[in-house]
Formats: sequence, C-alpha cells, structure tokens
Amino acid sequence: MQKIGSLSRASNLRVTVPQQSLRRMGLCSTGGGQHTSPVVFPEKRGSKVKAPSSRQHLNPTSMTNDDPLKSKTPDEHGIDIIGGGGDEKSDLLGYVVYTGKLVLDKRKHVDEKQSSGESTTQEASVDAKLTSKALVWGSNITYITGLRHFTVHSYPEKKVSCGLSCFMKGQKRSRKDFRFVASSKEEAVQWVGGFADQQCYVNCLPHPVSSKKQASSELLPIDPPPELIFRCKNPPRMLVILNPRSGRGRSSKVFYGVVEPIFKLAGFQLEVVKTTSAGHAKKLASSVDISTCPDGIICVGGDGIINEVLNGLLSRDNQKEGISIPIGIIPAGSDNSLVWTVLGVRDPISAALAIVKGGLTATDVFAVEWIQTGAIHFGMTVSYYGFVSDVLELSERYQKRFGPLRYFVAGFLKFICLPKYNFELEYLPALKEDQEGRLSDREVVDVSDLYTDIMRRSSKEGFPRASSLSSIDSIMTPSRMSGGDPDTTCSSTHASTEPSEYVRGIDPKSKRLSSGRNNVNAEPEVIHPQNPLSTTPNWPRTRSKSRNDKGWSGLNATNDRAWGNTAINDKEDISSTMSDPGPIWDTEPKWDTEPRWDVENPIELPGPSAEDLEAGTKKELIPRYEEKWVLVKGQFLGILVCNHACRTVQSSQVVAPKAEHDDSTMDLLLVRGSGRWRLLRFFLRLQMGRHLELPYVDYIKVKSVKIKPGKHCHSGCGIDGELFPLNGPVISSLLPEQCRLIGRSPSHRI
Ligand SMILES: Nc1ncnc2c1ncn2[C@@H]1O[C@H](COP(=O)(O)OP(=O)(O)OP(=O)(O)O)[C@@H](O)[C@H]1O
Repeated sequence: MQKIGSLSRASNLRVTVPQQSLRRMGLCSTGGGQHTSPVVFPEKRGSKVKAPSSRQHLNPTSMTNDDPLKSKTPDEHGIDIIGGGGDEKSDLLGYVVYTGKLVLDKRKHVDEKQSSGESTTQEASVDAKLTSKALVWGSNITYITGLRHFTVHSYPEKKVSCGLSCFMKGQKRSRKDFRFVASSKEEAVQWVGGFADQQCYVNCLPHPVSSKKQASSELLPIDPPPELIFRCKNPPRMLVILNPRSGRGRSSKVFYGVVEPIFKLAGFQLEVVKTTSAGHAKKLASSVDISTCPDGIICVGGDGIINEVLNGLLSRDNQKEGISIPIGIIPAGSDNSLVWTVLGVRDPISAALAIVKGGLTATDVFAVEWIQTGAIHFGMTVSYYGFVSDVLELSERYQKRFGPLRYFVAGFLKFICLPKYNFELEYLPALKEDQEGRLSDREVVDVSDLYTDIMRRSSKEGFPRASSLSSIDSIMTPSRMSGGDPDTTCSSTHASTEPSEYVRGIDPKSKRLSSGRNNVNAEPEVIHPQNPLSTTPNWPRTRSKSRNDKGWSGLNATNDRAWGNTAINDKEDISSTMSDPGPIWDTEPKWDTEPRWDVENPIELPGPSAEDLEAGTKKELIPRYEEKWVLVKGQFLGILVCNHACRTVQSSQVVAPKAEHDDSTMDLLLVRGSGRWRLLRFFLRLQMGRHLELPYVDYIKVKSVKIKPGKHCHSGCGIDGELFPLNGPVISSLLPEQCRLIGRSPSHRI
C-alpha cells in the first residue's frame, strides 16, 4: 500500500486534511469538487469475492456528462468523482490521493455467514487508485488478507447508441452502486478517508440493507466514532418547497421517488413543505427563518414556483438576507425554462446531482414596476405582452377541463379571434461597453449618481422618498415619485431638478429631436388571415392565473434600509462584476463554509455613496443615457423581454438566442404588426430557430424597457408564467446577478 505525497497519513488513523488546505491544493477548484457524490458507506463485511474479470469498459461516470476514462487503459474501470471531465479528456485524472488493492464485489446479495467474519481466503483483487478526480481500478492481482467493504454510490448517465441518441431528449441517469472490498479494516478506512478528502459525503450509518451484525462501527479499527474520523463537511441544511400540483401532480412522486434519496445519500438535512395554494411559496420564502435553511431553498416544480420564491425572498424585510439565500431547482413542472437554460439540466436526477455538487451560478433578476402604483414583481426568465399573455389569461378558464392542454386550446381560440395589440414602448439599448463589461471612456454620470442626487434632495427638500428598490426604478420612473403620469409630466432639461427627464427621456418628441433620430415606428397593420395550423405557442410559461388572484404589491418603506444602506456606487459594482471571469464566491467550496455572501458579495444597487453624502458634493449630472432612449409605438403581436435564452424543455426552440442570464442586459424581442399570418409565421420560424430573420421581428439588447398599453388594448403582462393586469405603464429594469442558483452553468463546469 502506498501513501502519496502530502496526503500520507498514519496507517490506522486517517488525519482529515482541513478543507482550507485542500482548497489551497486545488482539490476543489474544478466543477463541483467541493461537495460531490459518490457517497460512501463504509460497512463491515468479510467475504469471498471475485475480482472483475471482464475487460469491458464499465464507464460508470458519476455526475459527469463526459466519458471519464478516455485516459485509462483498457483494463481499467473507473468512477468520476468530479463532474466536468475536461481533464479526463486531456489524459489527466488529477493527482493521486491513495492507491492500493481492492476487490469489486459484484454479488447482489451477501449472506450473513459470509459477511460476518474476516475472510482469509485468497481473493482476486485489483490495483486501484483514488485521485482527486476519479476512482480507477484495473488489472487483476492476487491478494491475501481479511476483507472489508465500502460502497460507492454513483449516478452514471445511461449510454445510448449514437443513432438512438438523436431521438432521445436527454441522457437519463440512474443509480449504480459499487461495493468494494479492501484488504483490511485499516485500508478500508484509508480508502473512505480518501473520498472524504475529496469532499464526498461519507455516510457512517449502517448500510440500510445490512443486518445489525454488520454495523459500520465494527469496520473501524479505531476508537473515535466514524463521524469524527470522516468529518469532511457539514451537512447542508435546506428548505424544500414542493408544489404538489406541478407537472400534472407528479412532482411529489418525482421528489420522493428519485430526488430525496440522492439528497439523503449526500447527507442533506431537508425540511420539506408542500404548498397548499398559489402564493404559499412566496409567503414561505418571505417569512422563513433563514437560520433554519442557511444553505438554500430548493424549489420542486415549474418556473412558477421559483418565481414565487424569488419574489418572497425579495419581499423580506431584510432583502440583502433574502437575496443571499441561493435557490436550488428540481424541475418537476410543465416547463422548466430557467434551470434548463441556465444550468443545462432538465431531468430531476441531474438537477439533484447539480445541487449536491454545489457551486453557485449568479443570475440577473429583472424587476417590472407598475409606474402608477409602484407595485414591483421580479422575474428571472421573461416578461411578455400581447398574444402570449392573452393566451395565459384565457387558459385559466380551461384549467380544469383541459389540464396541460389548456394552453393549446387557449392558443388556438385566441388565434382564431386574434385582437390587435397597441403599445407604446421606450427602451434603453445596452451599450456595447455594457455588454462587454467595460465602461465608456466618456465622463458620464450613471443612474446611481442620479439616485444619489435624488436621495440627497429628497432628504433636504422633502422630496418624496420611495422605497429603496422602488427608488432604483423610480430613478427611471421618477414621475411616480412626483405623483404624475409620465406621459403627462412636463419635461425639463436639468437633471438636478427633474432627474426623471434625464433618465427616462420621457418626452419622446424632444428626445427624438435631441437624438437626431426618428425612431417612432407606427407600422400599418397587415392582415393575412390564414388557417390556424397546429403550431402551439410555446413561449416560456408555466401557468396563467386570473388577474385578481395576485397578491403582489410594491416594496414597502421598510425595504429602504436594506437597499439604501448598501450605499455603493453601482457603476463600480456592475463594471467589476462584468469584467470578472466569474463571481469570486463561485470558486470557493460552499458547503463547508458559512455562506456569508451578504458580506463577501454585498447586494449593491444604485445608492448614495457615504463619502458623497458626507461631503455634500454635488455632481454635474450628465445623464449617460439621455439621448439613447428609443421610442416605438404601434401594433405588436408580442413583446418579450428575456433575461436568458429561454429554451424550452419540450422543444428545441430558443426564444432569445443571444441572451445570457448574467450579461446585465435584457433581450427585447418585438413582433411588430398584427394578423394571424404574421403570428403563424413567427411561431413556425421559432420552431426552426429562424424567427429573428423575419423582417417584422426586432431583437435588441436593452438595459431597461418601459411599456405602455394603448387605449382600448386588452392586455396583460406575463412574468415567468405568472399573469398580471397591464392597467398602466410598466418599466422593466435589471438587477445584475442578484440571484444565486445552486449548481454550475455548463460554461463553468469545465
Ligand atoms: N398547492 C397549490 N395549489 C394550486 N396552485 C399552486 C399550489 N402551489 C403552487 N401553486 C401555483 O401553481 C403555479 C404553477 O406552479 P409551477 O410552475 O410550479 O408548476 P407547473 O406544472 O409548471 O405549472 P402549470 O402546468 O400550471 O403551468 C405557481 O405559480 C403557484 O402559484
């Protein structure tokens, strides 16, 4: 038996390497390394087993999409420990943690007689090595000694042939256990300790199928209880919010059948709450004692339940605390666009494994504010107006009768009686610098400066102070603060007295004049009635609701403190976030450290800097976006404001192909005009991914959008599948990277 490098330890007592030092050594630097299955059960068994004689390539890749053993010899078999697999492809399996002999016990049942004592018979064992990335075992070797078992639980992807894979939606995973036999108790402890060093969860409880005689305590040749020896991590504690209605009522079965066992094997401590009605999840998220679920909230359901949780967290008195709570997603709803688009998983097992592996993915959040009432609703996927929101509303009527088919039925009926939708919208195109994470060379004052100015004047001059987050939006919608409709507010040219004019460019005419552009686009309607074919509108959605069962409200004044206190210049914040390769906390192991994201990554929104307030300095406000707001009005079949690409699980359609969940911009999709033929063409092209080529479809990256429904225009606003009445102008703004999803996006896994 060899002991390798700095991880060598006493022969009979493993010394757990502190996580900090592991991190320094780079053990946790690859995707999911900090908290990874396979889960290991050390268990006492002595038996006569046969070594794997097959020379076939087992390839039980645990939690990776890649072939893990490209670098292994044909004799070898292996289990990946860390997902990602990039290194495997380049013939690197990480550094060796431990090497020795093992026997793979292939028997399904081990009788008690065999398992109770130590075997002294000659066993066929193989060379095995545990590296920082894989457990690999290979060529046969004879080995004589007593034996001890431990089991490695893995979740390999089911392999399908190339031909078949074209027809399969995604590779499914299923659990596969490997029972290994070490040559002695001491060596079994060494092996298991090696896994613990890799931050695998070590379950020291007796194996569920073992008898009392095989209690794990007998395994250990040392005095302290096993929990102390294999103290590799603190068990994550999370709240699970399960919508039992999601996915046609199958979510409970999915959770208890395949997801909960994975979490249990990984040692998670979960409190599961089933929602009893719409709004329950929001209430839970807004009021839960965060100390009871410090590691996050897991949503089991569709995009709708996630949206509720997001809004619940953001409506907490302490919003910073709320936002610091990461959200895990188990897709079990009708559509799960967010987790599929951002994390690249669409089946519950892969999603559970992504959560077990840990890591966080920062995601932008958008806020839709009703300018007249100040009500705000947050989202992470898409807000939409026009045909699709009408379909959502209509589908509510058919919920009982048609179940999940209601969207199709409502879509068909709406298509037949297609109304015209009139909107006036203004959008602030994202600058190239914004998209690339660089600030413009031009000396300009950002919206945060305007906020500073507004706040300073509000305290001095009794300027009505809006709630903190509202204030950010109020920067863009300050007319609300002065109580007027934005379109009737008279314009001003000085930001320090009327900042609203600067930020929002409310007077379209003067804006057009100043920008030298005529962006007003009132396109005449073109109607080409066609037979409605069976194209199902399949924009990201989860559910429609009646317009009056919504309990949303604007953020109240108590939120002022949470946001206002941040007091950090947004310009600095955004630029630094965007130029970084990734959030700094995302590179750190998560589960063993206290999640102090609120300290390490303060929630930073535009606000007055402390120095500015103290010094009372007054900046010359040169609004950065003064001349860049664009006004468009006319008829639109649809307006979509996407926060990410909006892939749908059911089909290959990608609504906003250029959108990224963390690019600090929203992607505005305008389907101009009216009429069934246009609509039909749009949906057909959408299925083929060619909808952006249509001459009446505009695609713009924006920072902010204000949408005002036209007179007599019956329209609602859908946000992540939730429907709200659009009874006045709304403005969508972006809060960069203000939500953390548990799991790593595919781009961060390699
Ligand atoms: N117990 C419950 N009973 C009824 N509705 C609920 C319940 N719990 C949550 N909801 C509501 O159901 C909505 C949809 O949930 P979710 O997105 O999780 O499932 P879904 O299967 O994707 O939905 P759908 O198929 O209805 O679009 C949520 O917005 C939430 O308000």
